[in-house]
Amino acid sequence: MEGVDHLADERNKAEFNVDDMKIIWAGSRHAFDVSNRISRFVATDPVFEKSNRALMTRKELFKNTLKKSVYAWKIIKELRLSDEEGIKLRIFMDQPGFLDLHWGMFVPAIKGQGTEEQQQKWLSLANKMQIIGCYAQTELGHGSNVQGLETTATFDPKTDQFIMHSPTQTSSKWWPGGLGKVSTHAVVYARLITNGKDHGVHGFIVQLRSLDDHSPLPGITIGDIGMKFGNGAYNSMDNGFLMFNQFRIPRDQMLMRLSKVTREGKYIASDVPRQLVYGTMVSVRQTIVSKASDALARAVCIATRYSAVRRQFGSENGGIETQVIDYKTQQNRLFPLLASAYAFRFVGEWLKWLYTDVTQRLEASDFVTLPEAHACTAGLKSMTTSATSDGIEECRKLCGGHGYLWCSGLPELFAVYVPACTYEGDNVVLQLQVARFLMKTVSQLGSGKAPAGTTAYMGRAQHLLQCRSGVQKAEDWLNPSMVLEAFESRALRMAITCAKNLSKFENQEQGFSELLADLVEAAIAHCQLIVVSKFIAKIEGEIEGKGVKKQLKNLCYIYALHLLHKHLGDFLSTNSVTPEQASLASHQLRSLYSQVRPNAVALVDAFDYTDHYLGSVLGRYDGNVYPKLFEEALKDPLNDSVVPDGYHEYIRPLIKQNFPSAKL
Ligand SMILES: CCCCCCCC/C=C\CCCC(=O)SCCNC(=O)CCNC(=O)[C@H](O)C(C)(C)COP(=O)(O)OP(=O)(O)OC[C@H]1O[C@@H](n2cnc3c(N)ncnc32)[C@H](O)[C@@H]1OP(=O)(O)O
Ligand SMILES: Cc1cc2nc3c(=O)[nH]c(=O)nc-3n(C[C@H](O)[C@H](O)[C@H](O)COP(=O)(O)OP(=O)(O)OC[C@H]3O[C@@H](n4cnc5c(N)ncnc54)[C@H](O)[C@@H]3O)c2cc1C
Repeated sequence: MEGVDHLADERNKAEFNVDDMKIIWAGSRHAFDVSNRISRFVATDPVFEKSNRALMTRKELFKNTLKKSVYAWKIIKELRLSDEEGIKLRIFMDQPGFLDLHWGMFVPAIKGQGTEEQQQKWLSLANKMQIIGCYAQTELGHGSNVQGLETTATFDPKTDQFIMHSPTQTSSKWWPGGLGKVSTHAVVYARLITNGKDHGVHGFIVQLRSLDDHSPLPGITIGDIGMKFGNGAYNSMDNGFLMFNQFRIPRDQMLMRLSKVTREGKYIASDVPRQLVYGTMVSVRQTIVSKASDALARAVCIATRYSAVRRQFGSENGGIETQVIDYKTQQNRLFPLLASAYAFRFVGEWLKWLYTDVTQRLEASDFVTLPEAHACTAGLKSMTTSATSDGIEECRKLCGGHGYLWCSGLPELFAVYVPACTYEGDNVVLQLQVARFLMKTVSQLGSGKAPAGTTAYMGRAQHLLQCRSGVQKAEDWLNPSMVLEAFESRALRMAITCAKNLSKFENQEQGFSELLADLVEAAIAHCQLIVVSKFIAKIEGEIEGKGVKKQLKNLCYIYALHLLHKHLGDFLSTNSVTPEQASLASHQLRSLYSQVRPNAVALVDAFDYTDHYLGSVLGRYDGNVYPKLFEEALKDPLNDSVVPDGYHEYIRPLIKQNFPSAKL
């Protein structure tokens, strides 16, 4: 029934103030106001309609993305939206496109690696979108191994230019978003060569296309790499390839904040760490963590509302059937994902703080926290995107058969989201960076250098290696220090076991290669500890709103205890908990699920997503699922006619067995 809230009973059960939780989720009242206003603006503007995109051809989808992107930019300019509002507009537009890479990577790369002069020149053009840029690092042959890139930028002192060249097929740039059809410029990563010497990978601003007719400049071959996973989905983006044939750019287009090439061709490295050339990736990895909470929250919102609407079995004497959300199995799969969405939100907030802090320190030439910032952004990007991709797929299954329908919103969400496990660093490769950082930290224990930040717990190694968990009853698992100690001792013991096993090898690199799988496990344990500890810090801080803190506490312990359950092998093999304590944790989890159950729908309402953004018949705010599923089905082009195209050609001859005679 139109206009009826089918989830009203669920909403009435809530034991907390949803409006207060909305502020906590958004981060502040101001952030909530911006999100709320912009999401509703996008939802009501017909240009941002997106329900039809799965049926578009690639060309139509691409053109539709151009239309939306340019319209979004027009709105940003005409309404003089702030940066924050502009970012929200792009998020709620919900269609990957060139704007993401222009604002998300091209502009930050110039800001981070360009001199002030270069910033003045290029950012004034980029900020007005008089040039459109992308981030061209990955090549056909190398993505993870950035030091293995093959594109060269050779300095020619005669002309004061760099010659950009792709010496092999594998050196073709391959994947950059926005490159294929739109970008006029790129920050290109290439090996810098001066006087015959290779100085490794550096960034260069390169014009790719004419600003008059958009044709590729002579010496440049460029195009789109082709269809990707799923219908619609990430195919709105023109990921591209690019080859240079002795293409020349002026010397001042090398990004020279970190190192320089003089007019004479002398290479001058500054005294800052060379890894700052990877700075744009660190900044984007940080934003990807917050985006993980957003994507997971969308899937969980759909699965939770639908689980409350959907009924199966359990009817007695023809009475009403059981809501599937009341099955403990459904709760055991769904509520940890709900808790994870909140957990990633809070760790994302903390990571933003860490990133801002390291950026300020770098500006003051303090590089001490750079390794920790790299390890945290890499590890948390990896952990949260893997969990989110798996979580979206789990939400699809939680919605049964209807979850597989395009109009559930879940297939497209998965298809758009899953490459996050690969882009901005393959998730395994990134965890190995964390593992290196942990092994270094362990090797320095006892050297007088106390571990700090997220590895501070390693400074209590003596205690954490010997302690036995004090949990004696199920309620002890609601004690933050007992939960933290279990996670700390597990993470530390796994790291120390890896370090001990490494020390058995004469050659450390060979040992590292042999132990890769264990090292990744240790890195994940460390990252999970970070997320748990930041969630605990959140619930121990000041939280306003009726009943809000209680709900967050429940979610925090669900998050921690479900991880304990999932990785029980780690906890038991490191003696961080006993089998009896593990079973008390399962008992406590069941009790927490019962407490979350009446609040579940309200907890997803707190995400404040519009039906437009969710894009899901199953996740509709009003829960009016069945009539809308019919409406969607009837919109399918196959239903335009009752008798389908092809009937006379194929079906009728088959039924009548009236084929033209076959020839062999
Ligand atoms: C709302 C706006 C949002 C915008 C978001 C837009 C999203 C758009 C969607 C998609 C865009 C996708 C874009 C891309 O994918 S761009 C390409 C990304 N590519 C990668 O991520 C490559 C991954 N590889 C690497 O990062 C590195 O090569 C490496 C795996 C880290 C290894 O590097 P390298 O071989 O040089 O390093 P070593 O292992 O030898 O380590 C040397 C030391 O350096 C330290 N290190 C490495 N990286 C960093 C860093 N980034 N910062 C600081 N330090 C770093 C490393 O730990 C070693 O330290 P040590 O002390 O041990 O010597
Ligand atoms: C949708 C999308 C958008 C992208 N956008 C951009 C962009 O805008 N700009 C850009 O420059 N790039 C972009 N990329 C490229 C992306 O950054 C790379 O694909 C990514 O960094 C992974 O590198 P790769 O493809 O070389 O994977 P590979 O490194 O070839 O990985 C293949 C397998 O090998 C494993 N592996 C690799 N190295 C190791 C190791 N040392 N130890 C153990 N296992 C290892 C990996 O775990 C993985 O299982 C994009 C990619 C995608 C999918």
